[in-house]
Amino acid sequence: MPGAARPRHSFCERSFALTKHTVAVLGTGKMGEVVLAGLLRSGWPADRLLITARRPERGAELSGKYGVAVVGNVEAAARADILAIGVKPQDAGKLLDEIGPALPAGKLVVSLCAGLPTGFFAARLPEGTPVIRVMTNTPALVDQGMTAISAGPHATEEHLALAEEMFRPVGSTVRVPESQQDAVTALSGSGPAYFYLLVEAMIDAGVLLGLPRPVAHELIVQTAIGSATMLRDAGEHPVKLREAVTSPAGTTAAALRQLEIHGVRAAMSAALEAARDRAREIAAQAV
Ligand SMILES: NC(=O)C1=CN([C@@H]2O[C@H](COP(=O)(O)OP(=O)(O)OC[C@H]3O[C@@H](n4cnc5c(N)ncnc54)[C@H](O)[C@@H]3O)[C@@H](O)[C@H]2O)C=CC1
Ligand SMILES: O=C(O)[C@@H]1CCC=N1
Repeated sequence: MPGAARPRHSFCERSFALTKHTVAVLGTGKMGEVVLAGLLRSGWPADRLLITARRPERGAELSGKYGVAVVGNVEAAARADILAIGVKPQDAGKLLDEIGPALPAGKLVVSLCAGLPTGFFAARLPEGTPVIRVMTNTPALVDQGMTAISAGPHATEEHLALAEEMFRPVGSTVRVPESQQDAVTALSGSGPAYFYLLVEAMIDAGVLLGLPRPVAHELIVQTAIGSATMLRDAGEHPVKLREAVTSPAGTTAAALRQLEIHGVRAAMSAALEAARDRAREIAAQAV
């Protein structure tokens, strides 16, 4: 994923508690890179960042792009103060087996993994290791992310504040009880994909109506941006915003009727339940 290392704040502008700490991103695929690029954009010094990568060519690519050091997992765990776990949930157990036994005291572990409870990490790490679970999303790449943060075992207010400091520069943050994280994953973690699917379907429908694809694309993308900005800034409930578009016996009412007939609400509810259930299943299957 792209994400240029463009400082957004000067170093002294931010009240860094954190930059005295070194962060290691263990597993730098899509989300690991999003986190790495976000920290750099927010002014995090590159010499306080480490990354690990399973594939050497991926490590070389990111090192060249961002100027950060690539190290092994055990070295990252030894040198960094904060370990951001960016591997797939299915790969987390193996990673923890590798770093767990030698993990020095005092490290903060921040898991990005969907589904995995903090207890999964605590059980594989030395007693007393603080663990935080976050669920962020890909719009963090453009500083419009949504990150939900939960304290796990041994995580204090200070640890939560550190996690907030990591993710606030790339969007909004909210604290939630860990029991809500699977629902959060279904809503905002996976949420961007639902919007992209909707946009794709609307563009295809525009083409069916005879519009050139680039025109349909521009119409829908700008309509999505405008609607999202209204949702955030207009101070109105979505129902009110929808009513304002819907003229009596007009075009919008005709379209909304079809969306209801085709079960859009029921589909959304079933989809989010499936995502929540899949998060639980991932946790149950993790070894
Ligand atoms: N993609 C998304 O939108 C979101 C993903 N997440 C979570 O973020 C995590 C990463 O997801 P993605 O970035 O999408 O997956 P990804 O597959 O793009 O990245 C995972 C990376 O971890 C590396 N890796 C695996 N085992 C490793 C090891 N032992 N040492 C070093 N590197 C290792 C892989 O080579 C890969 O580059 C997952 O746990 C996922 O649940 C959370 C929120 C959103
Ligand atoms: O699809 C997934 O499992 C990950 C977690 C949330 C978004 N992507």
